[in-house]
Amino acid sequence: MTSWFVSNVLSYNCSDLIFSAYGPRWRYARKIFMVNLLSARRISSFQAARKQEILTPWLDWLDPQGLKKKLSSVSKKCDTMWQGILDDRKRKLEAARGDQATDGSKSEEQDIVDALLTRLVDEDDGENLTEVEMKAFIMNIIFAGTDTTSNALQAVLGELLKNPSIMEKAQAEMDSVVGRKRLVEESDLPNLPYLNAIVKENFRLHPPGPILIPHLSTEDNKILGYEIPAGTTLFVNVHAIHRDPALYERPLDFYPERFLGSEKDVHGFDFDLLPFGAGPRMCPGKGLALAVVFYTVALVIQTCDLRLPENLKLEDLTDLIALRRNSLLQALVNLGYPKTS
Ligand code: HEM
Repeated sequence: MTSWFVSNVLSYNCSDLIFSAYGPRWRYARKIFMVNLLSARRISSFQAARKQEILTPWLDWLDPQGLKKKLSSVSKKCDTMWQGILDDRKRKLEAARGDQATDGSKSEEQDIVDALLTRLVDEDDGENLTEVEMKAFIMNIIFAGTDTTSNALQAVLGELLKNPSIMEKAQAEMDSVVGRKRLVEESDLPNLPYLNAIVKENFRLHPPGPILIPHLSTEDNKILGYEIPAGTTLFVNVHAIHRDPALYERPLDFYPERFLGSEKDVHGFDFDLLPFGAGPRMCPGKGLALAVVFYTVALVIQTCDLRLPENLKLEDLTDLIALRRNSLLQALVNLGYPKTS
């Protein structure tokens, strides 16, 4: 990926995964993300928690708005926070190891930070992870994983508010598959095709990473007659692909039905639906993100009736993606669904 001032500050000089250049160290970091931190088994082990919580280089030296200064100061505050998390977990991990040694008790299920620390301490595959890299990874997970997921949720809730008939259809599906006597479980999700179609349609119309993350070409290439020299920064305009009328009928409509009975999915094999990118730099948090988005939307559909407050009109809900301090989505929520008796 491309290295700029902002990326250097936010990634401990590219010691992370997002901004590190393709090469052996990136491969090592990627393996840790995929195998140790975000494997299907580990994502599944967070189920209980989910349920409970529901710039131009030659102008680089200029800083007319004082943004670099602010960024450096924020970065120092973040570093103190990440260091605090690591130190706290190290202490807890050592205490748990002590207990295990004395009474043979097994430690509890690990979260991602525990997994990072265990990896540093337990595994010996000839490579190790420095504390700076661990902090960079924690920062990646928080920065890459929170805004994206919350934007996806904000957008889908907005669409459900704007389209009451879609909400009703989704609630009818929920009623017939899960019923009203228990809460929906993650294991129900494969049996809810309309919910799946809603989530896919939301990722199509509102991809949280509309131009992915900037890529750097590693060799000379020619695409559609254009020469792309090695070292070019490339953006993939997924937002435009997803709204291309040559690929999707009525591309600006929120129309989940288009995905019913379709094999098309968000896993990086269908190049007209790429909310998580594709190829070796594809989002390693896809599994976790999908689990959180699906389950949250499922719970909302099952337990809430949504409507707009009096002071908001449907037209106010056009811009759902941009995160602006004063444009938070407001909705009136009528809890009490499902009726459990
Ligand atoms: C709805 C939620 C999410 C969306 C839409 C999303 C989307 C993306 C996209 C589009 C990319 C760039 C892919 C490319 O340029 O080819 C990416 C990269 C990345 N994402 Fe996500 N992401 C989400 C959630 C998460 C979560 C939950 C995590 C971590 C827990 C995460 C961690 C990362 C990391 C570390 C990278 C950089 C990978 C690399 O450069 O090798 N993302 N994500």
